[in-house]
Amino acid sequence: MGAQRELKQALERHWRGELSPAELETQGQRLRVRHWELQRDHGLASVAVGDFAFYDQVANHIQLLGCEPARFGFSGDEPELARYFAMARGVAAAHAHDEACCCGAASPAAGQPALEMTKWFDTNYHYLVPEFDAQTRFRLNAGRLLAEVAEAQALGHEARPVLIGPLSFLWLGKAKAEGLDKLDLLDDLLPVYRELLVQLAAAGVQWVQVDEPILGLDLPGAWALAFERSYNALHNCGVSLLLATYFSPLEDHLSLACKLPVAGLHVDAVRAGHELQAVLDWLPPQRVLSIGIVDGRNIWRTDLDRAFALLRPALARRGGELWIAPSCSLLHVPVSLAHDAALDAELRSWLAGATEKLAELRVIQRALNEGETAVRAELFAARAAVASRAASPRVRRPAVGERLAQLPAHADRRASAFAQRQPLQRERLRLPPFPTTTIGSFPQTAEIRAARAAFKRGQLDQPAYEAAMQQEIALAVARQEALGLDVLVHGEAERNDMVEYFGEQLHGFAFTANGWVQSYGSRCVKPPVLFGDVARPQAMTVGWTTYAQSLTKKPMKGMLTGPITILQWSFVRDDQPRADTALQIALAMRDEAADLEAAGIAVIQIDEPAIREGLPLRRAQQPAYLKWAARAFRVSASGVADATQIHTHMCYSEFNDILPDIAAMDADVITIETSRSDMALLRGFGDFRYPNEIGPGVYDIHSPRVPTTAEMLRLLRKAAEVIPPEQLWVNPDCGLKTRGWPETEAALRHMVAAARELRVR
Ligand SMILES: CN1c2c(nc(N)[nH]c2=O)NC[C@@H]1CNc1ccc(C(=O)N[C@@H](CCC(=O)N[C@@H](CCC(=O)N[C@@H](CCC(=O)O)C(=O)O)C(=O)O)C(=O)O)cc1
Ligand SMILES: N[C@@H](CCS)C(=O)O
Ligand SMILES: [Zn+2]
Repeated sequence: MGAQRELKQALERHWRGELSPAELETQGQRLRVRHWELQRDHGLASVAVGDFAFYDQVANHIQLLGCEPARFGFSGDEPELARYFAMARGVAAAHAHDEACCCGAASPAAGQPALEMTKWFDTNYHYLVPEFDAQTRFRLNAGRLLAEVAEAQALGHEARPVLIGPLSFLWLGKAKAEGLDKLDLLDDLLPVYRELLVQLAAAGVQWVQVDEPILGLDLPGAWALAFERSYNALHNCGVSLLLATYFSPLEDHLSLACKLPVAGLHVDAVRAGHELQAVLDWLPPQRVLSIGIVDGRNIWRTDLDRAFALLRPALARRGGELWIAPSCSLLHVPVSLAHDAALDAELRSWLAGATEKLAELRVIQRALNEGETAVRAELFAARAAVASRAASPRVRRPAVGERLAQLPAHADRRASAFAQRQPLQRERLRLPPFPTTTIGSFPQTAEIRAARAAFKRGQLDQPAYEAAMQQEIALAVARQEALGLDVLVHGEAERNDMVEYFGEQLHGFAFTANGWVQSYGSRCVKPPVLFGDVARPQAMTVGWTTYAQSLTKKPMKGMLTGPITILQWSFVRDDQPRADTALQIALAMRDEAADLEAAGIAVIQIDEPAIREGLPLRRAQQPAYLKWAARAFRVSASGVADATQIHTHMCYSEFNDILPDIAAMDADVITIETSRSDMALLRGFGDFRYPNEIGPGVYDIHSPRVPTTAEMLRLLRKAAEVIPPEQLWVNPDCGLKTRGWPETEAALRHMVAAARELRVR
């Protein structure tokens, strides 16, 4: 994105028609040049090329491999960038082709929704999902990649193109045709990769990095078997292949990964350091071993002594030949934290953004090659920082530990079972059948963000800022009243983000001024830094929620973010188990829920959209995670009386494989993203006989398109086939913060009409 989110600004200006395609390309080139310089200046032997994307690297591969889905109807004459954004963002049905329009006049893609987005492994980054059907054919379209290689070479860099490997690419895509086995496409795909490698060799490239992160998953046998065949086919193309794995241990794929006919293997020694010995045993001596020693997923400064303890024996085993690298792409950490204005000097000294991680690699390299005296000052600073963090009184709050130690065994249980709670809640809330609600956020308008930016800059004082936010809340309440929704929300205007907002108010968290990380496309998040024991100094949401409740007689839903989502979307301390940290957050949120209840709030939603994302990639580790994650949620939700209704909300994931664990969370109501799968997800809930109430999302909030009442009614009736109607709620898929008010109001009007129609029927 760039240190100042330059790419975000450029993209959004381009989409508004304020920046031409050529100007956007220039901005992209500026960023690549800067990031390559950064790599060279920190002594990296080669620079990564092809990891720059205007939206997403998987989407780049869709064009590179010539498999744009036929449904977009591209003729091929449209500019490549216009096709790219059409796939990434979808194309409105009634598209106004003004002068700034860059989608190609009579676009055949009109009315096409964007490619689906889904989470990249266990990260908070979303990639665009390739679509495959029986007609899918691949064709090399390497112009952009080759141009970037030439660009890097012209600047004197050793260019190392980074590709997503053929098997991971197929695995990450979606079969759109019934019965299609994606693996059947491999034979058509491999020659395209081969041709690409030959062209890269001709361009003077020596090393190509081929990422196969799926080697860290439990793969069906046929997929594992396909690796040997694939890499035999990619062998001898004139380049050396570095097969890169990350995020997860190789386990049963370890010997396979070590014997594939490639020139080198990269392993993630942060997530799978325990496997290094086995890799050293298995990897033939003529292969290069690249050890991912610096954590690409977190922002803690590397404990260099721990790194040396791993690297020195490995170096000896490899006869002095070793590559060192970050564990994975640095996409998941901020560009730099070294000068972040919101962090104090002590905290900054504990952290490493992407730039600082490159510097760490350099120090490790020199210490190993030249001896520790060559980098004495750097090692002294690094050791002092690690020691200061370990000993810091800021990290520990004895009262938090004591409270956890004394937590009663029943703290994760509501007083009564759902069957007893439900009538009490019905009596209290008196809602109609098929109650309507929304997920929490309403449009974060430019005015809201500008007011907050002015407040943060000190140009707007606290009373004026609070008055501005109250005005937004009042507007949201009035609009919901007018629409006739049953359970209202305050709209989250005062929140910069559903996680950062809580991180800013809890002890144990620090927040950054500029620690942005890409979430998808141009959208970014600023994950808070969870460095110490978590405690809640005071109520965080009660003032805003009670203000909103004072404006209406309808129930106002309190809105909290759950412990697992806060954990998952923060940079989390690595000096204690994540389960313990989750429980600390859960206690803080439990207190907040109790305060909301004491203030008269009858419905409280505790969002857990990231619960599935936190699932370990290896099946063997999943049950333990699900157990502590569900317990942490229940601890946050179980401090309230039976008559208080607890909602939770989940989105961005497939949930069918964790349904029993979702049920074990025991929320009274779950609202869940389902519209994009045409309610297919609900079948699992029905088959499983999910015991509590459910609000399946009836429209996709990712698009400005306003669905009709009939469309939503159809989805609801489909839902009612599998879920008992008396258990059903009516709501959108997720929050509405990225939408504008006009489409939000129109869609909700149709949604309320659909619920009313259903009641009549
Ligand atoms: C539900 N989602 C979330 C995920 N992770 C989170 N941590 N939070 C989430 O909500 N993961 C899964 C999904 C991902 N979805 C989204 C959706 C939308 C965004 C998004 O819109 N991000 C914003 C940044 C949000 C934010 O922090 N806003 C701040 C700062 C705003 C800002 O940039 N201000 C400008 C000045 C503006 C002005 O002067 O007018 C500045 O500082 O320069 C705020 O509101 O105060 C984005 O813009 O990318 C993310 C994930
Ligand atoms: N309450 C949040 C949930 C997003 S997953 C929102 O509505 O934005
Ligand atoms: Zn959501």
